Amino acid sequence: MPTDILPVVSSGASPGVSTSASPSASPTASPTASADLSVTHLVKRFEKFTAVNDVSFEVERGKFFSILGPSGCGKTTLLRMIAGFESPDSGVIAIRGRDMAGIAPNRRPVNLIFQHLALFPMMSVAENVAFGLKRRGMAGGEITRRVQDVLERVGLPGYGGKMPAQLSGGQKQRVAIARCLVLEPAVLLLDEPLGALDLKLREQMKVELKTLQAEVGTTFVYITHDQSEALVMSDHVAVMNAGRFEQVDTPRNLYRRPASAFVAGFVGETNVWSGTLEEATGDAGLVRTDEGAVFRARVAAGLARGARVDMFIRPEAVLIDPDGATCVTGDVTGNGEGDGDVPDYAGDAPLPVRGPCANRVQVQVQAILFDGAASRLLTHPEGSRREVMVALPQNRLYDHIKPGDRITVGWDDRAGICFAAGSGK
Ligand SMILES: Nc1ncnc2c1ncn2[C@@H]1O[C@H](COP(=O)(O)OP(=O)(O)OP(=O)(O)O)[C@@H](O)[C@H]1O
Repeated sequence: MPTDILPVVSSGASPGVSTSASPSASPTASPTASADLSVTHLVKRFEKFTAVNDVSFEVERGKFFSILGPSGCGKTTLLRMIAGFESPDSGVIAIRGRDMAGIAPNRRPVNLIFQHLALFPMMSVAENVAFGLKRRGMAGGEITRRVQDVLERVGLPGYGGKMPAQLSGGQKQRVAIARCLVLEPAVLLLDEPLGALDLKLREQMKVELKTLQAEVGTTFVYITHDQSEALVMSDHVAVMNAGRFEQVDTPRNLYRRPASAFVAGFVGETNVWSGTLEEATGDAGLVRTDEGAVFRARVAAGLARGARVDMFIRPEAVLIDPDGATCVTGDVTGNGEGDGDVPDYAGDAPLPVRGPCANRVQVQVQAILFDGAASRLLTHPEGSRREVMVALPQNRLYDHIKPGDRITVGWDDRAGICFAAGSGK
């Protein structure tokens, strides 16, 4: 169990959601001492519509925490409540242990960065950064010292005299962050700050923001609908759907061990097969797809023989020519490099071993979707119109494959995971 972010999903949780509630899930429990932000049973309604529905979580000091979810799921409403721009209908928001109820936005130890950075165009970089300190009535000498210091921390030493128009998009982003950091907030809230940047700059800024956060050590709470941003930058990610948190976990665990069909479908690319569970023993099952193929897969808790299921399998787990390849079997939950919270392999499960793929199927190649390292084969299983995406490694081994070819693909019995049919919608 992570100590820095508690995957608290309370009574209102969706079916299939991780329910590893921590003691601090109780509204009366005090937040973890090292938590910069603690949110407990937060609810926000707009008339009859519930935008944020019983959300609880904690973020430990110095962590990068993201809230990932589709448009309209309630991310901005949640962030605005933390910043103090919206009042919750119920629930508690505490920052560094202090209840924020009734505290005005400008008195909260948080700062909010929007997609549109709103730097003052007629002010220099230094004047922009100094703005908040001046309003606080700080002495000029101290302001100059702090502005210089923060510009160094964000990698812009000597930029104080420049005007915003003279800066690149990435540099403007860093000035916006410096303008907040100079006020020494406990928590920096970021509302899709990379959304307005072009793709290349966004890719670059993902890495920069992660590095910057690690250097300055301020707690970041970042909202986005872009899974790549959330996965690349965050220590922990909450996946939000229709006002609720479906899962709070490390990026690796979200990807490898989704707790719900929604998470399995929303995080990463995936193939979905509909079928019926023919056997279920513990978390291992046998699925008969609607086309009549039989596959071994992991099974979410609570599913019994005869249940209608959706089986999720990632394109990169599907191997071309499984006779020439081998599958890794066993449950890999983390590699111990910074996850810190999970052992390398789940519980007492044996170490993963290489062996023949348990599942295999003949497919016909419909198209080659070339996209460099993300290249895919679009295939149909024999006798079926179902689309199955298969990763196409660019290692020259598969250069001979062309549309119309019939090939065998296969995957490990633990690579697919089944949830109740339709539960991801
Ligand atoms: N002031 C308001 N009055 C009524 N409904 C609102 C209000 N603010 C938000 N909503 C509704 O609450 C839901 C959640 O909105 P919110 O902006 O929090 O979503 P979001 O996840 O941030 O979406 P996006 O990524 O598109 O910004 C939406 O259905 C929205 O229409």
